Amino acid sequence: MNGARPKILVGDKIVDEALEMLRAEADVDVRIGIGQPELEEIIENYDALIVRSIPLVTEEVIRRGKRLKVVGRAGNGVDNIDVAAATRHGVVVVNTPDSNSFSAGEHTIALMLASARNLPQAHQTVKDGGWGRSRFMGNELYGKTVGIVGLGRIGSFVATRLKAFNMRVIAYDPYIPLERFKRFGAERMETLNDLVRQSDFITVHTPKTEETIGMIGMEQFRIAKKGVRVVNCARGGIIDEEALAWALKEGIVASAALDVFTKEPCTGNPLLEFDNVVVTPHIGATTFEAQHRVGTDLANYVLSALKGEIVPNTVNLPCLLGEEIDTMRPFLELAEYLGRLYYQLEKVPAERVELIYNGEIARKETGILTLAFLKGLLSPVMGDQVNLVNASWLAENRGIKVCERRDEVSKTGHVSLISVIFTGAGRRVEYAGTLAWDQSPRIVRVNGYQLDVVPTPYMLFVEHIDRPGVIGPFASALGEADINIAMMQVARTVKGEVALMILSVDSPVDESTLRRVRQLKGIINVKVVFM
Ligand SMILES: NC(=O)C1=CN([C@@H]2O[C@H](COP(=O)(O)OP(=O)(O)OC[C@H]3O[C@@H](n4cnc5c(N)ncnc54)[C@H](O)[C@@H]3O)[C@@H](O)[C@H]2O)C=CC1
Ligand SMILES: O=C(O)CCC(=O)C(=O)O
Repeated sequence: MNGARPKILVGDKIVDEALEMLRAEADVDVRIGIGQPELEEIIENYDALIVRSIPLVTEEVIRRGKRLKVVGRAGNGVDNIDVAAATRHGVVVVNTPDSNSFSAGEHTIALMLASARNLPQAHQTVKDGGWGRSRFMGNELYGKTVGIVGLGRIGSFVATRLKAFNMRVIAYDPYIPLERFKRFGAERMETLNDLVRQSDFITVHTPKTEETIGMIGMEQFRIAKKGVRVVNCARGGIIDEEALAWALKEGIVASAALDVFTKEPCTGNPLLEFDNVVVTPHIGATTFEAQHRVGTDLANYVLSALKGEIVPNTVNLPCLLGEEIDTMRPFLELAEYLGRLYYQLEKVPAERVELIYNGEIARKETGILTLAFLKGLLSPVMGDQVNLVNASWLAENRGIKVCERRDEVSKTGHVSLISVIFTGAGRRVEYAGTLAWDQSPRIVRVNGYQLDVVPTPYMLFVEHIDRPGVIGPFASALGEADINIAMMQVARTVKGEVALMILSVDSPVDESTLRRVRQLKGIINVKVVFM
């Protein structure tokens, strides 16, 4: 954050405690319900933006947010955020998917019961002075079959609660292992239509994606049991609204309970005309408990992300849990160092990069290390526009093919070793690094040379003839220029041929000293490396 207090725009209601946490470290402007044009106009002044399901964080907002580093979603669904655009612009997107699942799950069950027992209609009748009990004949959940589409956080929460109602729980989620179905007492359905055919109740709990938009549509209502009851507490449009209206008219659907709509607020939505449609204004997560968790968790994530730290629940980075972040931190540093070496030592564009994770590190989430490596690789040529979020996209854009290989068996005796092989313009270059006993990064191989070098801010990589009288004059020339050598290592592959000397110096080496040392006898080349 370069010492200055960051500026954060909060575009929707979050709890006061979260605002206080943000204000302790940043200047915060709260604009609840900010409109799209105003957001686009003022976003250039902010380092972070916090939203709920509105406003829309479009590519235009991200493009105009010249200093925007973080978009925080106080909640789970990020369908109002153009995550791909954020990734291209290096903007971190964080959310709090675990913080409101209980509330959304409980609201799903409340909706299911409310619509099965006509609660809102009965309530209104009594309030209006009426009674008329026979109009409110409903259905029990007991003994019925519920079809859960999407067995993630909320779907699984709903599954276990509905088991307690003595329901048969069937679920469709092609992206999770059978073991998860068993854990939550759900029968796995091979196809969505198998689930639809058997369900007395259908509840959807998927994210809104190309694949899930309209996934409960005409085809499904045509094969559904007559009298099926449907619930959508996930995202508007997963149950196709037009098809639902048709199925309600046809009497196929006995009732629908909806917390979410294709367009929100849902004023004028034809589904509101149906007496047997129970609606709430997207309040699945609107509980004191969920909002407290969502707000305070998000405040922590946004502040950490602004400091450049890796936080859990970064939508556009590989997922790391809290404790994994600590284990991975020194490896992230190492991977970035290995990347930084390449364009400072070589003037050949890398066309292909292969990262080999060997030993214990091969068991970890190495995707994030590859991103750190790419950030290091591109930073010397692209500056600070590169970060973990956009590094992969930028590398791909520059035509660099990146592959990863993992081998849990250590081949070199190192507990963990990261090796990188670069190929480009017919050349092959290889570096490797590890962590020392104190978890500090070490570069242990540069092409064929075996070393044990601590990366430091100013380094010189010097190839020279392996014979007496070469190193001494080099060190003296630096001394005469008042440049202190903090560390020096020499490695060779064949006696009397070429050797590599690596020096850490305490201050940058000026151009005239560089010219001088490059001309010394026996020196082949001198490359400056900034870590
Ligand atoms: N109404 C509200 O206020 C709230 C709504 N939500 C919404 O609830 C939904 C579920 O949230 P979580 O359970 O936390 O998400 P999650 O990511 O934990 O679970 C989603 C599940 O859907 C599955 N899935 C994805 N595509 C699928 C497909 N084509 N067919 C079947 N399954 C598929 C995934 O494999 C995953 O297991 C999201 O849309 C989220 O935005 C979440 C919180 C509050
Ligand atoms: O309370 C909100 O902002 C909406 C919650 C929600 O839909 C989500 O977290 O996905």
